[in-house]
Amino acid sequence: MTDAALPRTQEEAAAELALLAAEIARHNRLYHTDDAPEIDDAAYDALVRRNAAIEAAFPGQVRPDSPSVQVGAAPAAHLAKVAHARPMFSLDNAFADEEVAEFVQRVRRFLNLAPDEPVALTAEPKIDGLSCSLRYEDGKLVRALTRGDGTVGEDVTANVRTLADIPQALPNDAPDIFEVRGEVYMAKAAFADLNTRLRDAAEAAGDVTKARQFANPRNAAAGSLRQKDASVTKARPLRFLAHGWGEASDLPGETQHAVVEALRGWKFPVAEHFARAETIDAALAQYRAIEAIRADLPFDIDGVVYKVDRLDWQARLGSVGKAPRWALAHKFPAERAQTTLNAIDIQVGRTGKLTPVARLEPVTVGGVVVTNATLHNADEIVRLGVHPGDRVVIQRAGDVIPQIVENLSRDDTRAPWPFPAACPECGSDAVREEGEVDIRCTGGLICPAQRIERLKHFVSRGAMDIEGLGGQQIEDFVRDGLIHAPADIFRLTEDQLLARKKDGRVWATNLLAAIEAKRRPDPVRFLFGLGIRHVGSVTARALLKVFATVEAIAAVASDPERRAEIEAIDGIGPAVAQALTDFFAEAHNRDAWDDLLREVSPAPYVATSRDSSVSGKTIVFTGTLETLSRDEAKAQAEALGAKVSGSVSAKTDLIVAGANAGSKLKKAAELGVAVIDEAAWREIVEAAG
Ligand SMILES: NC(=O)c1ccc[n+]([C@@H]2O[C@H](COP(=O)([O-])OP(=O)(O)OC[C@H]3O[C@@H](n4cnc5c(N)ncnc54)[C@H](O)[C@@H]3O)[C@@H](O)[C@H]2O)c1
Ligand SMILES: [Zn+2]
Repeated sequence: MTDAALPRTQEEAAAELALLAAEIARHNRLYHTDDAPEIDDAAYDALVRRNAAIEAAFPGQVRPDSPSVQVGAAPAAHLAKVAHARPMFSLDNAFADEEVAEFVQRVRRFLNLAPDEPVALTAEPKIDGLSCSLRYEDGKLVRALTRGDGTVGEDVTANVRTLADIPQALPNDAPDIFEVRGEVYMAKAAFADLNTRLRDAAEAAGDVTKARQFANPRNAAAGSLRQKDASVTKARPLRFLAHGWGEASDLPGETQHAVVEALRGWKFPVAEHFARAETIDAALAQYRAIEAIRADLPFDIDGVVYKVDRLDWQARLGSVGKAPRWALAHKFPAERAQTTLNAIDIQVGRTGKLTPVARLEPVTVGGVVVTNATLHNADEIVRLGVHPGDRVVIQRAGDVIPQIVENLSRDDTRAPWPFPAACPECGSDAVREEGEVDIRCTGGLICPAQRIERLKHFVSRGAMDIEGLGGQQIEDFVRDGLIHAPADIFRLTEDQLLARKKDGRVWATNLLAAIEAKRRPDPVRFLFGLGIRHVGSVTARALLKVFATVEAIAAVASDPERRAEIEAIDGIGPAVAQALTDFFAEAHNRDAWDDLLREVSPAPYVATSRDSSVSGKTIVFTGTLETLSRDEAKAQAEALGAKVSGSVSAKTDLIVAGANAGSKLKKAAELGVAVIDEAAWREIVEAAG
């Protein structure tokens, strides 16, 4: 993505920078605040480099909220916010040796040093954890803060007190005020154990879907430290390594090296591979030495940090944007290896998405044996031109699922690998919707891969809302063969229930009464509960407004000739029409539907209206929305009383921009129209209830 051509005009640059700012802010929030990243670090870094490249070419377009000047993400709401006495910075990145030489050149130029004046650096591992500032006053630990957005951190004092690595007090000769800064991290082995424990606990609780596992040790450390309840932190195996300091009334040395050694003397753990390097070559040698032992280190590292050793020079160099001028993170390249692609398997997700998985001849990449790699989707298979038997290059970056980055056996005269046309779990048609990359099973209600999720959705609060019938019970009933499809819920008998629970008479009576109460369900909830793709509650309501009953909708959707009637509805387009037609075209679904309608009779639709913060406004949706179809988004807007328009004009009040929004954002910037991202839109919709 970094290699893509730069924008040609100021407008294009402004538009792309606006999108990048929104996109990077979203990933920062997911990564730093929620500890649940959606993309790997290499993909994230590519976005950041793209942003930097455009800013370098169009300096006039740098935004005040540019990702190049912002550190981390806003503090989490559940922790107290405290301003840092000295800001906590990020680090500039380098990937190539030349960039390290350029860094030293910049330092020389800035300090106006003579060409023969040596610039000594320290070099040490860049630990993949989260930075934490520990404030000692009169020798006592008084406060611990996370980095937060660099200016305001989160108060984690109570949590930090549970870490055995962190001294509660400094020696008597320590300065009155001293902030030790370093990395809270989780060792690799401890991380693996924790994830196993979390999964087991979730399974024991019957809650497989919500099993909260961490993506990597860094997220695990951040999630474990940033707990509201410090006793949770205490149970997590967190460690600490000191690598710097913040406010200090006095310093125990004149070089980086000397102060860090003093920290070691104060009983703070300091990286073992912390060394001073007099020359660039010595620094690079240290980098290679650390890279060579990377896999053997007990914790994850993603590079080496160099710092100008002399503190008087550090003070003169200061910082620019979000990073000090006197430090540099030299990142390790992603780890790669060659192997053979043995097979391509298709996994069916809980939402029916078919995901191809590459089964590999086992190979060691960066100390880890890799047997599977993700292939993402059918397009990726075509793009790589892979077939079973091919030699491929795989890459592991930032400890995420390995990917295939190159096909060494590529031969474009071969036809692409045939992606299955049917779901491997249930045999229903697998279809790809227009404009979508994913291929999905249309078996919805009957697909075993989707069954539990579908049934849980069917009984959930927003859908049929059957009191006393929760996710756990659905799982138990499905596992024990009591229910397969929604209709079975209405055929549960008292005997069946009593056989499951000792002294369960009251429970059985109540549950059966709750089920009985839903024999004439609200039609919107009923239709939404079926979990037909693109048919959320807003779309369900829009359909019912026109067709009045669910039976009428089924009749229209079952007749290809009448498809235009669905597409013609305000706020509903081809995607919804397609999804409905696909659903009813699948014989299994038809059977499940007919069966269900023998048990329940949804009421006809009665119109209601809703008010919201966007009532009466004109909204334009642009770009690719991730969680919503364009049609559903439109329907949502209309349900909230807003008008949706396809083009930006002076009458536009609000733009909701997804990825790759392009020219409309340009226009919006010219007209000064407010732009929000998809997440913000969802919040508006949710707020309106
Ligand atoms: N995957 C995602 O969605 C996503 C989103 C945001 C950020 N990220 C990743 O997070 C990183 C960016 O976050 P960042 O701003 O914290 O930058 P960074 O992690 O690259 O570098 C700055 C941090 O390094 C840490 N550090 C570790 N060892 C150190 C040492 N010896 N000396 C000094 N500092 C040391 C400090 O905590 C410092 O704040 C990138 O690796 C990026 O890929 C990923
Ligand atoms: Zn299926």
